[in-house]
Parts: sequence; structure tokens; C-alpha cells
Amino acid sequence: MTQAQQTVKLPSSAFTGLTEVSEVAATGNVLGVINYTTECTDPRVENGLLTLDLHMAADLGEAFAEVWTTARPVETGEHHGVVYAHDGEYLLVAGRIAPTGRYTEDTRAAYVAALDLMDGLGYKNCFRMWNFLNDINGDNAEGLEIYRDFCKGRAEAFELFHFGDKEVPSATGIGSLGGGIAFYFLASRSAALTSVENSKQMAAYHYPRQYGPRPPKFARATYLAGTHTDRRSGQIYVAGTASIRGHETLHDGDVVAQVKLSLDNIEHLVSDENLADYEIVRGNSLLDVDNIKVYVRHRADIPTVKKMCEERFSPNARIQYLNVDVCRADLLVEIEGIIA
Ligand SMILES: C=C(O[C@@H]1C=C(C(=O)O)C=C[C@H]1O)C(=O)O
Repeated sequence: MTQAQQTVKLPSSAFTGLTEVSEVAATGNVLGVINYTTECTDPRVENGLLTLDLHMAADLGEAFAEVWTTARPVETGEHHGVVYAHDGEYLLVAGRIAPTGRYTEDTRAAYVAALDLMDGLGYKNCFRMWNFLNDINGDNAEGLEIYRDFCKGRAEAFELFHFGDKEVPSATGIGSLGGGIAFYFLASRSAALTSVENSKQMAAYHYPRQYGPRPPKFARATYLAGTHTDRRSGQIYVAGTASIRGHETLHDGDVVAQVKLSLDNIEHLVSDENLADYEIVRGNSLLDVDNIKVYVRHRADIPTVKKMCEERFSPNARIQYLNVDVCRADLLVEIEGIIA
């Protein structure tokens, strides 16, 4: 191992019940607590912990927390409305945009605040973004779908920061049950990043105009390692993945076929065949994916989706199922995860 590999410890996340957060927090340095719960609030620092509540659960019985921990002591702060925590190597920044009739400008402003913060504090390697949009498939005040409205603001912010398409992080852009748009991002100071595409899907940033005025800017996965020469032991952050080949949704109305294609897409994405383009050799399969979130549009489909996921992921994988809308009206399911 090189010295850099030894010193840059990669971050980790765990799912826990809402009431167990303080026990998990006591075991390490907490970068952030993301509550997938019954209401959305502005991000805050609570008992010294950066906390973001997302409206992603119908009742407290299905709520859970995702707790991000790192190796070093964490400091928190606030910058132009976004709240952050950092440990000298990793930064988590969270924000919320209140419900409005047009999201482009507010999304651009909130993203600018977060990107500006990363620049200012020297966390220039953003490797994962999550975005939660209430009424994602609904129309804004001008008749533009809220997801497309959001994509426009995001693309404009990236442009202002001269973010090249090949540098965009992996992301999730998913529905939520309330609260406008909430987001959290992870960035690093010195870890090495590789944005990974899926050779069987069109890069999202190349999607044609039929999907909105500006394409969604995200990578299918991010490979995060201590050094650029480590092409074997880094982490893989798998973006929200759905039943899309090329740029087209396949299997409209068929949840079983959509789950199968989503899983096939992830399987191919993390395979050495796909990663060869990036000189990454990891020997991965679906059995290595953990910290999985499965977003299901129709509650009644959850048992079917769960059965199929349990057949293909490891029995030890931690999986959360959430009942929310997906970024295209014809998508019934979406899956994300992490290979640590
Ligand atoms: C499912 C897709 O996109 C979704 C939307 C994303 C976004 O806009 O950030 C990222 C991944 C998925 O959550 C897709 O286009 O394949």
C-alpha cells in the first residue's frame, strides 16, 4: 500500500432506526444524519450533528436514518443557507428549497451555495449527490415537469462552476412526499474520483431534448479511491438506476421486467467488463452491493420488488424499500447502492 492509501480512509454509512441514531453516533465521528422520515425540514445542526429530515416515509414505522461516519473529528457550519459538516478530508453538505412555482432559479442558487462552499473549503471532489423532489412528476406553475425544472437549475449551476460532463458525480433524483426539494452531497479533498458510465445506457447528460430543456447531469457511478493508481480497492457509488436502455424507458407498466432490467443494469455497471474502460478491476457482482435503497412507485408492488431484490442481492445486504415517485412517469422502480 502507498502512504496515501493508508491515510485516506473512505467514508462509511449505516442504516439505523431513528431512535438508535445516538448510539451509532457515539461509536464514531458523524458527518451527517439523514432521516428518511415523515416530514421534511431545513437541515440543521442538532446535538452537534448535521441532521436532514426527508419526507420519504408514510409513517414512523417505515422511517429510518442513514448515518455517515468518518475517521476524524468533524466540524459543522452554515453557508448561504446550506449546512455542512467536514473532517479535513470529507464534507457533507445539505440544503432545502422551499416549495415554489418554479424551481430553476432556487435550485441554481442552492447548488451554487453548495458548490461555492466546496470550492472555498477545498473539497473539490464531489462524488455523490442525492436530490429529493416533492411532486417530481407534477407540473410547475408554467407547465414544466418539476423534475425537468430542477434539472435546468442544476445544469445552470454546474455550468457556472465549469463542471465538465465527465466530472459530474453519481446521483439520485427521486420523488419525495413533501417539503419542496431537499438534497445532500458528499465531497472529498484528496480522494481520487472516476466518473463511470454504463456502456448499455446513454450518458444521462446526453439524453435528447424530449426529456426536458436541460439533461440530467449525473454519472452512473463514481469510483472513489485513496489514489489514482488504486484501481482495485476503492468504493463504487451506484447512482439511482432504472429500467432504461440507451435513453429509453423499457417495459412500461411491467414492474417485474423493470426490476429485472434495473438489476441487470447495475450488474453490468459494476462488472469488470464495463469498468475495463476505466482500468478498474474489482471483480464485482450484485452480491457486493450494499447500503441499497429501492424506490417503488406503487406500494402494492413492494412485495414483488422485494422478492426479486432478495434473490439477486446478498442475503447480508442492507436494503431499504421506499414508496415514492420516480423521475420519469413511466418508471415504476429505481435502485441505488454502494460497494464499499
Ligand atoms: C433513473 C434515472 O435518473 C434518476 C435521476 C437522477 C438525477 O437527476 O440526478 C439520478 C439518478 C436517478 O435517480 C435515469 O435517468 O436513468
